[in-house]
Amino acid sequence: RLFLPPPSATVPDVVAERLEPIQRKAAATATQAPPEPPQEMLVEVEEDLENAAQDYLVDLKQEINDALRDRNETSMVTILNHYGPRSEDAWLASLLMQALRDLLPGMFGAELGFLVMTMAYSEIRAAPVWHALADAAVEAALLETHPRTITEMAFGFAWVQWQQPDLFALLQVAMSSCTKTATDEQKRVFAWACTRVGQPAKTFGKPSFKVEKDIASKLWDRFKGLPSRAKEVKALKMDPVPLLMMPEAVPVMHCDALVKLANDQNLWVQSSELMATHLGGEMFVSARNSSTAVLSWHSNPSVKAVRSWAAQTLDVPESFIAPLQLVRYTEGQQIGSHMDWHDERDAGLWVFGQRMATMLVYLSTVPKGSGGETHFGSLGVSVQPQKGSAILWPNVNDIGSPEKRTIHSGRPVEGKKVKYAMNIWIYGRKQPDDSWIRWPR
Ligand SMILES: O=C(O)CCC(=O)C(=O)O
Ligand SMILES: [Fe+2]
Repeated sequence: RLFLPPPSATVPDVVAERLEPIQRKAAATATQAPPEPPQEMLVEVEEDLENAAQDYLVDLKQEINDALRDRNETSMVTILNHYGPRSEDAWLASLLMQALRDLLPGMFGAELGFLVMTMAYSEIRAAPVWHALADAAVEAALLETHPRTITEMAFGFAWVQWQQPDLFALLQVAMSSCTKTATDEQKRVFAWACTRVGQPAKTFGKPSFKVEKDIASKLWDRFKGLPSRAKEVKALKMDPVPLLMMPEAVPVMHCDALVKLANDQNLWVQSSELMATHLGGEMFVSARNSSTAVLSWHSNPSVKAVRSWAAQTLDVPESFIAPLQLVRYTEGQQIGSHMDWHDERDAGLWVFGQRMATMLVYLSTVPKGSGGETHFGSLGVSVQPQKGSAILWPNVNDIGSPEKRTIHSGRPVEGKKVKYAMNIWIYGRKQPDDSWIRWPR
């Protein structure tokens, strides 16, 4: 025996005498079951709960129907976010599931397309919901010949990566029967969706990774002419490719406001990625370990000011400019050598086209000797980040093909400095309307 038994408790007699009736009473009540509530009362409570849930379901179905009828995206997204699988209460999600099961069989294609798209907006990724939607969509696609509906369905399923082969095969059949009435944007969105789920639509072939010749040559003329037209523009290089510099282009107030916007909205995403870019059998690989933040807030005054300045500088429509992208590098972080154009296999080419020029604005200063330079290897130019100054260059040549000579990197930042920069990407065509579809970037 390793342990000694505990000493038996000895209680003085007087205390024991007074304790005894209390202990007896306690022992008696301990074995007693709690009193049963009267049977009728329980049934009533259960019925009340069931009625409440039924009422809730009826209201929910009514709300969904109203939102579908009016194509009210805001209202639909609000409903979905409240009841969706990410909501706090699991039973709300099961209520939504029940409502959809009841409603789906009676839905027309147009309603279903809208529902699928808003589901995608709400980032609802729960498999049972998409299963039910896909089953309904397969049926609808057999009857549907409205390109917008088919496009919205394809968009929604592609957004959540729902790769059901029979679904996309059917959507493609449905689309091929109405390509004549489809708008250019609908065709592009549809082709994007099919490419994204790995089932490229044969009807549409491959997307072009070039920029239209006229647009590219006009851009090159602008680049070549800028330094003599505006004294605030310096040429760091003219031959063989223009690389321009605009010191103090963006007021410090805007630089700070943009970084603050990204901080306040928690937009920073750590990007530790290997980027591989394919072009005509060649592959370019580069690594980045910085953070990025995409600013889709077009109504923010600083965002607005910067977008309009960029469009004026390069004489392009503002609609050619992608949402601004901020980059942040802390000690040791960098981006390897790369070109800014999209890979020729990138699904995004269908909807965005190609990035034809870059304007890079520095939002903080990194002193000489602390790294962080933007380095153009084949042009032999290095630029030290100076808050508010911008550099700009084309990513395609003067006939619109991807340009390799503007290959560049962001050198590692040394010491405690933080480098902030902003990519303003100018595309060769109008960007899709954000009010219809929020695009992943
Ligand atoms: O940070 C830099 O200096 C370059 C950034 C860049 O090239 C990019 O984000 O594509
Ligand atoms: Fe770049």
